[in-house]
Amino acid sequence: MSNFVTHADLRVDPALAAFIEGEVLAPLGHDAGAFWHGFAALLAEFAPRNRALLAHREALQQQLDDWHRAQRGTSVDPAAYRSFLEEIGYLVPEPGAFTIGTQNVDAEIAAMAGPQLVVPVLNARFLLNAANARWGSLYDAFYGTDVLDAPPARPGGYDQQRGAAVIAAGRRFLDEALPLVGQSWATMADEPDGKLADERQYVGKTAKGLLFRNNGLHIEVQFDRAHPVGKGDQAGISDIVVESALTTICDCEDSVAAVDAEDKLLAYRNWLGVIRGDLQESFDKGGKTQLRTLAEDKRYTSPDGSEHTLPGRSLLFVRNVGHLMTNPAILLADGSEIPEGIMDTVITSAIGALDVAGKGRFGNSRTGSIYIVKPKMHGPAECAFTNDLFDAVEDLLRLPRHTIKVGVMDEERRTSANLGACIHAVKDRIVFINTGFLDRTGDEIHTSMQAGPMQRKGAMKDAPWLKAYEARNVGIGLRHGLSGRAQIGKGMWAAPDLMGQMMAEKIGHLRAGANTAWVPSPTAATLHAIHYHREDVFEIQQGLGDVPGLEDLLTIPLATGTNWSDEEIRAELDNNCQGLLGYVVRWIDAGVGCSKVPDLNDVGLMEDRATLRISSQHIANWLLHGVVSEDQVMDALRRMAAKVDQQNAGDPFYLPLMENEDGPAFSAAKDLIFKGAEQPSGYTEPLLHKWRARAKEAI
Ligand SMILES: CC(=O)SCCNC(=O)CCNC(=O)[C@H](O)C(C)(C)COP(=O)(O)OP(=O)(O)OC[C@H]1O[C@@H](n2cnc3c(N)ncnc32)[C@H](O)[C@@H]1OP(=O)(O)O
Ligand SMILES: O=CC(=O)O
Ligand SMILES: [Mg+2]
Repeated sequence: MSNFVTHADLRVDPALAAFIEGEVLAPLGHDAGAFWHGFAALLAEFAPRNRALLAHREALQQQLDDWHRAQRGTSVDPAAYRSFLEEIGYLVPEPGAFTIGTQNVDAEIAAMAGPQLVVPVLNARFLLNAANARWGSLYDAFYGTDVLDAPPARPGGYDQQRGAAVIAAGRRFLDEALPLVGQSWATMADEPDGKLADERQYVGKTAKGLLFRNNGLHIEVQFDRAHPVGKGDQAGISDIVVESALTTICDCEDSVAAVDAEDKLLAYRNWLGVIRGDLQESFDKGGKTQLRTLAEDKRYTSPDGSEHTLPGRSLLFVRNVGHLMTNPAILLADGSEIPEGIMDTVITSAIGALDVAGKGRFGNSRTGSIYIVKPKMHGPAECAFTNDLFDAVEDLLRLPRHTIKVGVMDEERRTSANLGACIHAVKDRIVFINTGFLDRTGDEIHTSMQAGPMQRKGAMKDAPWLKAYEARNVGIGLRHGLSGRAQIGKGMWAAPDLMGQMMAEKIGHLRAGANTAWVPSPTAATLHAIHYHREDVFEIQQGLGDVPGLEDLLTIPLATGTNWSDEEIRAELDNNCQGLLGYVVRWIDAGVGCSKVPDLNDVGLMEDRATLRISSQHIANWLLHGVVSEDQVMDALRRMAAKVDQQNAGDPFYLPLMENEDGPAFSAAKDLIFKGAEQPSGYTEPLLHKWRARAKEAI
């Protein structure tokens, strides 16, 4: 404790304090003393409120647990269940008719439809790549993934055969998005000469080719007969570059491992780097050192000869953590840790204020807004707390009211069930609702943990609650006027290598009325952008029908029987343990918060804290209800540990799980399962943080 510095009555990690004062407050021209006093006063008001909200969560969960225990052996009566939820205040009355009033929202959010990329903020190399993912090469995305119905690229240099398939697919895309009159892009021998079916699609000339727009998204067709691809192309097309990640979420939450001041400082420093515009990272790739910086804007000359630019970078959000965790980077007067969500809001907003003040090299928001994603809120009172907190932070930073916008993750059951009231609580600053179905599935299991054994994980995809949740989110968003003002977003494609499948399925998000949906990588953003050329989401939104009621949403996904075969139970358990261990070992030992973990069929799946919440809660639920025994779980963990060790054999820094059963990683995995039923809302953070802190101490 002696190495903290004291400001007002807060004890602050010295490196964090120096960062805030020197790199954030000084360029803003803010007085450090006033800031710390204001911050301390804000905490005096909001930390107790935060704690009370968490206590309320626990009280409701206790009532739910008791109710379900009392009902055991009978099937849940929907009417009685709903009355009970109303009685305990889990369900609150929906507000009357209202429309959100958010102002000063950038077009990428309010008026455009396109992919949303998420990136772990701690990884500067990825973060820069993500910010630059506004534009992506369609040729690269086609060449390197499984989207084409053609043999994969042969290793060892450019594969002409694969290249031909890529070029053909590129032409098909152009014919679809930018049809020509009486001609195909495939038969064109040179640049098109004004024969677009809709000539308004032509935007102008860039340094490398021609710029078009379809459904609000740009497409640059590059021509270069000296380029290795262009020289073999009959029209000299060297690439098709598409506008891809309109927005990117720089994630301080599900995809990072940040447990102390050192980690948080890196997160804030990286966020500052992209806001200030000077973040850079050099790394070795393919034996060559590369320096990555933020991309410049794209210049073009319009047909009337005037010069213009388009943003070269994605519009950035920052995802703060939720209300649950505390962090030792700053201690309150009583020695307790600061609520991490409050710390994130204050510091990421202060950094965002540099953008509002025009201090960044490029600028993020052109409308003077700071975009914060707030995850894991349970119900309207927690949203109202966020709204009040954002007001207080605006006052602290002397920002105009509602400068700080909020994206609400609809990823907890109490938020889905009271979504209209949640939106109402933040109605003048809301810029998105998004179905974070992964956390939402974890919360579905935890909320009804005591009700009985849950169906298998795979079956959840077709569960009535999930379908109602997705449809209600869009319907309620539209009802309150989000279309044209804010995003209605859908969840993550968690299979980064299955791009062919993504192309077949993720168009469903647009057809359901979402004007954005999450992708795990820039390549996925480029491919998913194609969907927005195929469908006009704003038109789809006009034609959507009624909003489903609460009945299906509140249907608990209990197994209809537990007479699964031994093989089925083993497969379920193995699958959960494999994903859990593969993720946890990297979180705890290496501090990596988002990993591609091979499943039992060696398909790499994106695992993060939300997917971990599902697998740990699912095993905990089956344990609680005797579907599996502790011995079976331990057996599965040991067998899967051997597999995970094998999968990581090529990593020289990897500590094998099998030789370290008492080590922090294996211990965390066991705790997540065996203590899973008692974790707050089934969250994984408390145990992950505890064991990561131990692992860091041991380094
Ligand atoms: C439930 C939720 O909350 S979902 C939201 C949280 N999830 C995320 O944020 C997912 C983010 N995605 C990722 O972290 C990664 O894509 C992973 C972990 C899934 C896979 O990572 P890897 O195995 O390293 O990917 P892979 O080897 O296929 O590709 C790496 C390349 O893609 C780039 N890349 C991959 N994902 C991203 C990303 N999200 N943003 C920017 N670049 C990315 C990397 O920069 C790298 O390129 P480079 O060598 O030129 O720097
Ligand atoms: O944060 C996203 C989710 O699915 O959880
Ligand atoms: Mg989540």
